[in-house]
Amino acid sequence: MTKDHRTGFPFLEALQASPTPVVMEVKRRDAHGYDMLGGRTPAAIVGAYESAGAPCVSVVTGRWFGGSPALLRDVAALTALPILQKDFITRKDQIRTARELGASAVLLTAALLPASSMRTLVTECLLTGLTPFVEITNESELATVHHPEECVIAVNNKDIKTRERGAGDLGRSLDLLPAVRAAGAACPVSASGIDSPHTAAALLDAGFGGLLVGTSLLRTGSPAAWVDAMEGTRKGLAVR
Ligand SMILES: O=C(O)c1ccccc1NCC(=O)[C@H](O)[C@H](O)COP(=O)(O)O
Repeated sequence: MTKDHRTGFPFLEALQASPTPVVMEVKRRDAHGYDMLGGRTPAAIVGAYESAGAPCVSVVTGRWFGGSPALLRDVAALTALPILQKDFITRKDQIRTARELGASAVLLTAALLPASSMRTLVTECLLTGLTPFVEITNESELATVHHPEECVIAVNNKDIKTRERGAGDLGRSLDLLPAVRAAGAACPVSASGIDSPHTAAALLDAGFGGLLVGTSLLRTGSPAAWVDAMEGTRKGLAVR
């Protein structure tokens, strides 16, 4: 598979086409500063994600989580999977840099962006060929999303304003899903705090088109077994 940024939006297309639509994350540290790699190289982690059938990879470049632009560049050199850059994107030049480093999507955090900036950044992403991956935590933030039908809209189960240190509130995802769908989002995603294959299965069964999982996959011995367990429990579950 070769990377082609000239046509389409590979991140969104890969997520929508996948039978196991889990964006699998590479993150050096958790919100408390604890190491997440456990001596593994990014190559080992990305290889395990590819073996598990990941449609896309997320790379946290934000400094709070031990990330850097170099980590994105390194991961992009390791895989042809479309990559989401997770960082605090507030300016147009960061979107161009993301693409140069190998990203196919960038995080736009609605809680941190005024509506005018959201509009500017979504437009810039779409002109640059990157998928805007917009994280929201409530309906007011959802209302700021420009061109929702061309964005991945993700409900963040944690709160960036508390540095994502609390436990995830999966009820938030379930509560906001109807509004995200009504907004016409191309692929509603539930992000953060998804702590088991069982929970992942329940969120997909509830109607999410994708999930973003970091900590649980980085802590498991086998992402492939994690995905198998999710698939094995896809039917008849409820999160609450
Ligand atoms: O949420 C943000 O605004 C953010 C900005 C920059 C870097 C990271 C950011 N959030 C943290 C994450 O993206 C989580 O690592 C990701 O959602 C996975 O969560 P988890 O499965 O709970 O590790």
